[in-house]
Amino acid sequence: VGERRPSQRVIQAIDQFCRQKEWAMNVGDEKGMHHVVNPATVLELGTYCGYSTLITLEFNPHYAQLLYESTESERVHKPKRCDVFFQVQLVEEASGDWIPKMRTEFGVETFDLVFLDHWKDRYLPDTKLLEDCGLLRKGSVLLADNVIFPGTPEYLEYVRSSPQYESQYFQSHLEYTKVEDGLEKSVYLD
Ligand SMILES: O=C(NCCCOCn1ccc2cnccc21)c1cc(-c2ccc(F)cc2)cc(O)c1O
Ligand SMILES: [Mg+2]
Repeated sequence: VGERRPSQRVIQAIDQFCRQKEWAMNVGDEKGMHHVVNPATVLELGTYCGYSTLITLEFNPHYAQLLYESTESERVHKPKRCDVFFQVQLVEEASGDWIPKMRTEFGVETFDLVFLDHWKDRYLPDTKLLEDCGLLRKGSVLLADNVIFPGTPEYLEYVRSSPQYESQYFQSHLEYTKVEDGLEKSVYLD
């Protein structure tokens, strides 16, 4: 139905390669992010190859370079320690160091959506950091990959037991496999 946009064709090619040739830790074509309302300001923690990228943190320079090369947008300018594209702002730093600087460095008030897909033991401390820095508002959505495999037990316990969140699990499979995994969608109630 209709001609696929270039970015959709790239995603399709990545999925086909990862199914047929070599597995890779993209969120994948089954889990996807289609459950989430259409956000305006998005923070992604864990870029990898830029499969699901909007505004994203990646501290591995190799993966960051992959995104520079694969992003269709022109590089608008190169402020200190980050690159700004038309749609993508990429920060090559660790989440714990940069979340407290999001407001001053990017003028972000609050995030509509945070996609957590980085070190699994950073999901909880970074969520608490986002709260403490006032970067979440009533209705902000946290979407966490890999809550079953590799697993993020402390994070799951927190968002499912905290009165500050309304959480929902979307069962799926680990990308390109039959192993159970899924996305946890948690709405911040403030
Ligand atoms: O490990 C995974 N992702 C994270 C990468 C590093 O992220 C580091 N990183 C990226 C920004 C960033 C910012 N601050 C700190 C660390 C930061 C990851 C792993 C698996 C997986 C599946 C099967 C296995 F047998 C073993 C592992 C699947 C996934 O979907 C994943 O997402
Ligand atoms: Mg993942």
